[in-house]
Amino acid sequence: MMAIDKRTEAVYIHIPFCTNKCFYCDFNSYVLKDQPVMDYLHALDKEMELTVKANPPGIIKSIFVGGGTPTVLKPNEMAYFLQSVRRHFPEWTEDIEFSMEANPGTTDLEKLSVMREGGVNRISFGVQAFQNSLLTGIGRIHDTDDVYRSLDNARQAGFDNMSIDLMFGLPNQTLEMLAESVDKALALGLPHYSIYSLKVEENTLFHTMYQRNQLPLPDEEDELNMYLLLMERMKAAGYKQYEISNFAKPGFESRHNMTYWRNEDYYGLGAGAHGYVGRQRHVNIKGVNPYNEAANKGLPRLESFEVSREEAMEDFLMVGLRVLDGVSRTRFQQQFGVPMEQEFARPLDKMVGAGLLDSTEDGYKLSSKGILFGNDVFAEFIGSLSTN
Ligand SMILES: C[S@@+](CC[C@H](N)C(=O)[O-])C[C@H]1O[C@@H](n2cnc3c(N)ncnc32)[C@H](O)[C@@H]1O
Ligand SMILES: C[S@@+](CC[C@H](N)C(=O)[O-])C[C@H]1O[C@@H](n2cnc3c(N)ncnc32)[C@H](O)[C@@H]1O
Ligand code: SF4
Repeated sequence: MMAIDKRTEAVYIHIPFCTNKCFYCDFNSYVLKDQPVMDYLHALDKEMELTVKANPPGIIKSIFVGGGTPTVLKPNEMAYFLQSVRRHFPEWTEDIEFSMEANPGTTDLEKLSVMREGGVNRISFGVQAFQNSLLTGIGRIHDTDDVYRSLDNARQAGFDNMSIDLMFGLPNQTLEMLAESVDKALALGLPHYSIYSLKVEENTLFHTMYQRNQLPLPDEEDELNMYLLLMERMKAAGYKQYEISNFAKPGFESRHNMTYWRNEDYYGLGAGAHGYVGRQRHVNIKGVNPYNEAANKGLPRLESFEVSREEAMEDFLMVGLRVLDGVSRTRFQQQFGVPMEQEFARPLDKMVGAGLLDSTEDGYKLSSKGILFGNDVFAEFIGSLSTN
């Protein structure tokens, strides 16, 4: 049966501020200038207080501070924020993964030291590419020198567990440029890399340019070749691709990400954050001022709903198959009390037949072809129970 009374051990906290808005980004983030940052940190403190009162935490094994750009906080703001996290979530496992996202243009040694002292032990830097011309073209505030400087500072401050984000399929990016970015990233010798394919999102400058035919994107074939190239180079360098966009040395798979993909509970705190606690999903109010006002009165929810058993089963496959080791038949049976094949006979047969899923000893995983067409596979499971 579903483990309803297990206490939540993972925390996501959203900091919705950035120095500038990148041209491709539709995340819930706002240009920092004139934002009520301290009010926001107080509101977060309040949300944490109300959250742990309603659902007391277990021993925390993962905290992820994302954004936006958490490292735009000033050292004194960062110190206040980290103390507040520690106060409301006081019990941590010895090997807690405490990640924070950082933009290479926003980190100096003082701030990084405050982060380290506050318990942060993993940094994920948004690097995107190693060509300054590309960085300018996507609206980044940093250049490649900033990347090297930030990583040096982070090492000096005592961080050894770091990750960087790269992107492919960018306007004017060639296969050679991507190869250069991957090689330069690998030369840094980090234990984890995320490499995302550009998605042109609505309400971004890129979307407007795309509609006007002004966005010189690589064509589909080039993009496929980029993905094949990066997967091969990461593998040759000894990294395991553990998810469509994520690569790690053994033992360095991001715990925060794995929590989502295994459909485990996590608190979601901050403007626009989503959370999943006790079969209840919620999304918070997105705007900074509305969030601040709401959090001073109660839990700042935009919406909150119970996940039905059917949805939980569909999520198990849809989200679980992102992990390249695949989904476990035994875990499905334990969680839902019925066999996976009985519930999902039609889509499973169809996807195995199409060569997009492989059978494993204890379930299914994306085939090498399925990795390239993941979204088609996941879509098969949406609403599939009602049509079975
Ligand atoms: C919150 S940002 C990381 C931290 C910091 N804000 C930064 O950008 O340096 C999360 C990451 O998501 C990726 N990302 C954001 N928008 C994307 C899009 N439209 N398509 C693909 N990847 C995207 C980028 O690689 C980015 O580094
Ligand atoms: C999954 S994280 C990137 C992880 C990073 N590549 C790493 O390995 O550490 C990317 C972004 O997803 C968004 N995100 C993650 N969890 C979220 C949540 N619970 N609520 C709202 N946004 C979330 C944040 O914008 C965050 O910056
Ligand atoms: S990619 Fe990062 S820095 Fe750029 S706008 Fe989005 S959250 Fe902010």
